[in-house]
Amino acid sequence: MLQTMFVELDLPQKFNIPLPILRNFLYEVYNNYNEVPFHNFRHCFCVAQMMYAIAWAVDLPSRIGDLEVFILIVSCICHDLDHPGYNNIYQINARTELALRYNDISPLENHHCSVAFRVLEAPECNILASLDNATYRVVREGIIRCILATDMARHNEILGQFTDIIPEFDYSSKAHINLLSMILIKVADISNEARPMEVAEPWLDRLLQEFFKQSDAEKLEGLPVTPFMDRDKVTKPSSQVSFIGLVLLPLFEALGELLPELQSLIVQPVREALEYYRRLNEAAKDERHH
Ligand SMILES: COc1ccc(NC(=O)[C@H](C)Nc2nc3c(cnn3-c3ccccc3C)c(=O)[nH]2)cc1
Ligand SMILES: [Zn+2]
Repeated sequence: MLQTMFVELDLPQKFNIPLPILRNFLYEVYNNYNEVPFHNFRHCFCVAQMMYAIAWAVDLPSRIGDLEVFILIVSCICHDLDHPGYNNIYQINARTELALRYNDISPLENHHCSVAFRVLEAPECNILASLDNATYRVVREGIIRCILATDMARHNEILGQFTDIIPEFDYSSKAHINLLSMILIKVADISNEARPMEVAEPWLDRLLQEFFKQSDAEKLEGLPVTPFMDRDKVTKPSSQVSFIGLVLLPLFEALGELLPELQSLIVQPVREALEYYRRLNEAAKDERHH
């Protein structure tokens, strides 16, 4: 299916990628995701599929060019490679090998990106082999920029810069296009709640499974416990109401302001998800008072 996305977007032709190389690359990527509850291969597939849907809905190639769309699709597929199921806060507090190697600077995202280019080093997986040097440099810089942008610690920084430029967005400005690409991969990365509830709910359960495994480890190792991961504190409706209300909706509305075609595709569903969790939250509160 991932291959179909590439073929549908006509990327193998445009960047003359032989299909066997594309298949080897996708298989090698699949092999480098771990069997963790949330950050597994299926998550990267969902993120790539959402990016693909957005690309079609807004005719992204005609707005930002084929190369930038290629960078986005490859970045989505690789963006959580070899994720251990324990986030940056844990890596830094537990002083893990990754935190040491990357000096606490987005350790996971740096690792995901490094693993991606290690996979691409293998000639039988190198889908960038046919690019000339100048184009390769643009693609490498783009993939690094997009994968590093998925660190949620940078959420406000990136969203703030983007909302500042929306009023006079300039599609001929590389800086503006770069920022739009970072917002697009961020949107695709945390977009589960834009999907039908019967699809979104299981993803939230798997995410909380992963978070609870981390907070259990933090308690065992005497590390600070991340508040929104503590099974004794967090309930699904309350954490989703604040996540969707404070993080997801502002991000989606900003993108929807620049690309109105996305209003009905992903912004409206997120508003409905927020209403759904608000009602659940109210119901839960009523229960407690009786
Ligand atoms: C600013 O950094 C943050 C902010 C919020 C959160 N997560 C949450 O508040 C809770 C657990 N909810 C949540 N978190 C989600 C969702 C989708 N992706 N996602 C997620 C997964 C891994 C890392 C970060 C996030 C936001 C979702 O639907 N809900 C995690 C990191
Ligand atoms: Zn992700």
